[in-house]
Amino acid sequence: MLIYTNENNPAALKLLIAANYSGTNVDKKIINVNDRTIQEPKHLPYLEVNEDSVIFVPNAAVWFLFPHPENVSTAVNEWLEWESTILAPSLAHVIGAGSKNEKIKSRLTSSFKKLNNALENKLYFTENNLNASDVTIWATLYPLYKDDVLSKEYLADCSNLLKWIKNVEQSPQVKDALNSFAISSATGAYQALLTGARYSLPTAPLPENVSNVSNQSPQHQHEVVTNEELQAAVNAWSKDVNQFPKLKSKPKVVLPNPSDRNILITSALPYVNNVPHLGNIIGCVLSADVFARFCRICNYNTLFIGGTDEYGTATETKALEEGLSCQDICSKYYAIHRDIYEWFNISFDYFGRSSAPEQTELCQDLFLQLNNNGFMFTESVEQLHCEKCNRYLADRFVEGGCPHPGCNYEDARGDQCDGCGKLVNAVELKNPRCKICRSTPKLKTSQQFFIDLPKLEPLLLHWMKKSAPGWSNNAQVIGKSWLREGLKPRCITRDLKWGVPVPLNDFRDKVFYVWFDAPIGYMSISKAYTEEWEQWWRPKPNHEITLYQFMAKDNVPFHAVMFPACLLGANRGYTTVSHIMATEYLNYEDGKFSKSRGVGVFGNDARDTGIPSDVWRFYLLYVRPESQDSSFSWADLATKNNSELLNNLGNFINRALVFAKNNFNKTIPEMKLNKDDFTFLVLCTRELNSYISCLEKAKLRDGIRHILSISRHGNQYMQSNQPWVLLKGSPEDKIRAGTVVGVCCNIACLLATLLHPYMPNTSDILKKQLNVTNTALNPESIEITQFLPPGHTLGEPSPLFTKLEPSRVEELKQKFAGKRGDSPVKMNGIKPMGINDLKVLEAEIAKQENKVKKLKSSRADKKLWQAEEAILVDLRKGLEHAQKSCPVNSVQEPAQEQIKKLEEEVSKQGSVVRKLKEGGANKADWQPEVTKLLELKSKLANLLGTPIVDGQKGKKKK
Ligand SMILES: Nc1ncnc2c1ncn2[C@@H]1O[C@H](COP(=O)(O)OC(=O)[C@@H](N)CCS)[C@@H](O)[C@H]1O
Repeated sequence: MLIYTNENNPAALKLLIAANYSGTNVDKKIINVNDRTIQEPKHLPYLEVNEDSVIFVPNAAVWFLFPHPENVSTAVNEWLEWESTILAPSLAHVIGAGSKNEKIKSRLTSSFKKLNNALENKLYFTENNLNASDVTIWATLYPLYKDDVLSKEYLADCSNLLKWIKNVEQSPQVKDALNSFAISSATGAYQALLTGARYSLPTAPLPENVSNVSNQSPQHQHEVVTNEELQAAVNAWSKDVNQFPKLKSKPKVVLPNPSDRNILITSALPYVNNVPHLGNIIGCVLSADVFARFCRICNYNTLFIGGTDEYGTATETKALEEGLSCQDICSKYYAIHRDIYEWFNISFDYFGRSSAPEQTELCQDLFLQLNNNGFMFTESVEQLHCEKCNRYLADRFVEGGCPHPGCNYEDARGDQCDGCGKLVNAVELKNPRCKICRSTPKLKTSQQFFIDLPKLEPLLLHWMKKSAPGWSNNAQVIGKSWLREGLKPRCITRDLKWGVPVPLNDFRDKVFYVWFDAPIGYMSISKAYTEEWEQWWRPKPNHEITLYQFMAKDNVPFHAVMFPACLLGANRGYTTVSHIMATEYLNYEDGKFSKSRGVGVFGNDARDTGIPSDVWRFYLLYVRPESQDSSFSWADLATKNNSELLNNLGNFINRALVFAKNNFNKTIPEMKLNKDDFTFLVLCTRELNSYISCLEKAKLRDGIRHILSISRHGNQYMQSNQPWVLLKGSPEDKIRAGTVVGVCCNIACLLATLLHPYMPNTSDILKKQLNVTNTALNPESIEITQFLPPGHTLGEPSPLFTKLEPSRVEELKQKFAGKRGDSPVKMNGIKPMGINDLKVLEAEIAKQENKVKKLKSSRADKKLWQAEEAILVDLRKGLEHAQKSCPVNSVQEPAQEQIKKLEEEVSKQGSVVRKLKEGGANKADWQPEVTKLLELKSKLANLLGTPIVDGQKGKKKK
């Protein structure tokens, strides 16, 4: 990493200290600010993380560098924000620029008081240990503290603060930073801070037609804007809003247009072996949705396709576990996935299934084409076969002794040994056992098809050179590394029953491997959407299609190598991917999400918390693992909701609209903008520019930060202009108040548009409050115009966000911590159906019935309702089957009574244990009672079909 800075700048000092604390190796490069030939960057210091990633805001860089726990408190963020908006600018103006402005000077003295009070009886600002807020504030104060005269003038009465400064100065990390980066004098240091903020920007004389009545806020004074930017803001503002492009309405079926930018978007197809977790959601569907929504508001001709990946052993395992057929499992989970994505507002144009008939047709067709073109061959492969089950055993259906020398682990899995952690080849297991029936499988050989990837390598290499520059960084690295290592033939068929059958004699009892068939799902789902699907996938010469595919890193090899190799080998002019947009992994708190162990928050859990889907969307996108793995944290979710959504974004919008309602009768007043107003518009235009440039590259995590920067500027603008004070002043002051409020409402309208991809419900609610409907973006001409002209009537304002109480979040955290661990209701890895599963199925059936009814009565296309009716039939069959396999149906007593009885027994046994423990009984006495309690709980959980909740973890903290 590299820090770019001008000399003597205390903001660079904080980065160096933060890097020392995190043990990160950073170099620094000193920029000569007098060298006018250097155009970029516009601010110093900044941190270059790598070739693609630069952090321009110093406190954001400290945050990035400083090692902090996931659940770091809101207070840290608040201090960082306060330091950058109040403390540093005041010091820069008063000491660096010698400002005599009394307002700023008194702000500075009250800042020192605030700091001193905050340190009363405390070693550090927010926690017991030094953190990012201490580093940031310390580096900014250090030049002042080092200057004897200034220190006496400003800090003489601040004993707590002085003690803290001395204490922090002693730390080796700070000493080391001071040794490597000299701060010469206080005046010089704060001038350097100011220069860094203004670097490379010429001072701006006023444009001729802008009123010079400047009410400039101190915050905006140090944000220098150029003459050209101001003039452009003036021109944009005076444009007729009717010239601005309107949002095009969506056709019934979206097909490519020669005159449009045709964007095809796919989201990876999640397996139906479980409910999707938050990682799956941000990794594919949500990321793709934000991009699709962005494309649509830019009026790009957009088709967004998704669905479920239904074949493969993941489905077979789940079917065995739940005692359902594969088809029933798929229908059950398809409906669950579909409903969760609906709740998350994922705007698929079509959400299909990879087990649809179109899939069989296209998969077999592509295979035959590749076979005809000479890219397939057969070879015999050894596999384990269980005669009792009459099936070849996929890796996850076999276990046995670890074959690795020295490891005597007896329960190694077919793919990996949990004893020594090494990868295992199933056929080498000692004493292998079938996991389903426990009998000993036999080794058998069978012929399988292989795709000849080495033969396709030159084609692929040529294609990748053209295509890869548009991929996310990790996709490029993974794709290229596969090619560098040289491609090997890959087996694409399996001796399984659940899958697309191989369409050749002697092979008809085999199916295609799930990773050969899954990406073909994108085409077959498009085909289920429209007969004209080839217009997207085999486009006419004058129809240019740009394909964006969203997924996480584990999916990259199949989208960067396998699938394109198949499409190129078929040689039929198929659309290949231009942009593989792969995320890293989202983790859960301190570990990984696990579908099989139920660790983490799943789509249905998110829905059940009562937290709105937009807040989930916002947070997942805020922590989107864009360049490295990131973590979901309950505490951070609350922090970001309360600080960014409630205090920043919501506060700005609500203040503006309520003010307009109370003082201007819900009407946009006449506006007479001065330089300060246009400066504010320039700052917002810069953010708008960066927002569009981030979203065009699907850098969704950065994009959301530009929205928040706009409202942050808005809050500062409002605060420094204080329209509530102006309203009580002269007639000119009243016009000024109207101008400020009118400008703020216009920025709220811009925010409504920019929020649409991220928080569609919030965007709709806000549009209603603003009384606007049709808002679009124009990436060709990025400017802020008067969307709401004087006289426009607004709607009724109301708060957009609510506070998330830390106690509620702690409750939720405890609740989901209780989900960890294997469910004890699994028997030999097979989980019987429980009452809750039946309830889920029944609810799905009711929903599906409704859907079919609606489709039929709306006279929808026959194909559409028939597909939905087929799902309904599968779901009903699934329920019938499930009712038979559910343990409550195999006992005499009515289920509810049996459950009630068991619940009473659990409760009684719980008090026995509690009393023994509270009475100070020996462990030997209470231990057997605890065992009894656990057995009872296990029985109950078995009956309900839910995982058992550990007594301690499941309890609320008092
Ligand atoms: N922890 C994770 N963070 C981000 N993204 C993740 C994480 N775990 C998985 N994923 C991505 O989710 C989707 C769906 O994954 P799933 O395992 O259900 O399905 C598949 O990988 C295949 N069926 C895809 C066939 S196209 C996926 O993009 C993961 O990369």
